[in-house]
Amino acid sequence: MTEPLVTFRNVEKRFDDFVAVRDMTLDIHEGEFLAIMGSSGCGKTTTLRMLAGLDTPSAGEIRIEGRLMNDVKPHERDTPLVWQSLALFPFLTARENVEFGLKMRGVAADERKKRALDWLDRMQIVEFADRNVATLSGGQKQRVALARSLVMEPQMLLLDEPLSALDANLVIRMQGVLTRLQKELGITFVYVTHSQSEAFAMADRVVIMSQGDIAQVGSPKDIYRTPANRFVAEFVGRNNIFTGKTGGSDNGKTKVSTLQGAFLAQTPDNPPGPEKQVSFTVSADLMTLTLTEPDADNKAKATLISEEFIGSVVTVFLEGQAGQEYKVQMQERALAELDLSPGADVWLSWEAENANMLETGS
Ligand SMILES: Nc1ncnc2c1ncn2[C@@H]1O[C@H](COP(=O)(O)OP(=O)(O)OP(=O)(O)O)[C@@H](O)[C@H]1O
Repeated sequence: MTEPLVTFRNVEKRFDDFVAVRDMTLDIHEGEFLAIMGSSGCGKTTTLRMLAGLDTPSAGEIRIEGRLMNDVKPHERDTPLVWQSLALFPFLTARENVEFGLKMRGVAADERKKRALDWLDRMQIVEFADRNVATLSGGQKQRVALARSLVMEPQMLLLDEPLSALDANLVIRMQGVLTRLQKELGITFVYVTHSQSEAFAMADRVVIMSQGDIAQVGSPKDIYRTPANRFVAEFVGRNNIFTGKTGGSDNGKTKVSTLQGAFLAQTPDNPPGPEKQVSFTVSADLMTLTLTEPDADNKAKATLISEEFIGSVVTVFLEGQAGQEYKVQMQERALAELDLSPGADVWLSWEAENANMLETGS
């Protein structure tokens, strides 16, 4: 593999006694769309600010193309790197804002205007080109800021919640526009968001942060299907989490005895060994709900509690015999065919291949 564009090595950021980012080691590859996701205050923006040179690491090393960047000021960096959330100039029009960086680079007026209008058009706000940005809505301003960053065609673009002020329909449209442009232009995107749907829809890899630590890095699919630890399993998606003691392992499967019964789970690369306390997850959409007892290795009886509709998909909440809550995600039409009411007794089953063991101790 080629050298990473960016390396974080054991990077820490402290504000007095408070550790905002702890022992971060991470590679970012050229042309990659990397999303950094996590709940409020977990250190996402601080990570981005250190990459931009707006904050200095308290320990560790950040390198861009091999060069140590810890103490290099933003304007002294020779790597074209654009920070999307720098404030717009309120006294200029949308077009003048987008043209600004090109003007600094000495691009001729006609060419500047053409490129600025083109980018405003791509961001679907060309009709506001001659409006003073102070008169634009939050979402329109965000798109001017994106156009102003992208017009420079930087090697790397740092984006901090760039779609947060847009309504749901526009978010989906802009996600499509941004991912297409990112791949077309080959710009490395480092994209901070607290939105799981945004990160998973757009990114090649997602970094999940928790209280200054990296909880997991992986493709959206890896993180969704095989969360590494309890934090990620609870934070991401609708997972059923089981806890119990390991028994024997056979044929890539390990027996786990839980309060709900004994089940088979996928043996992880680092097998925990027998008599160990472990947890495993099963995604809600990989659980099957039936009226009669299925012929399956992993099955449990449950009682239907409630249903939650999101479009054509429904999440069914159930209670197991040991009082545990289960979640099953299925098509609304398939559920309607079962004709269930709250209090109905049903069976749940799942494949051992879909029972993903978490890191021990998590
Ligand atoms: N300049 C600062 N001085 C003191 N504490 C700070 C400073 N900047 C950030 N912090 C603290 O560091 C932690 C991480 O902040 P950061 O802005 O990186 O979080 P975040 O994950 O981007 O959150 P959000 O999604 O709310 O923007 C927070 O607890 C924050 O209060």
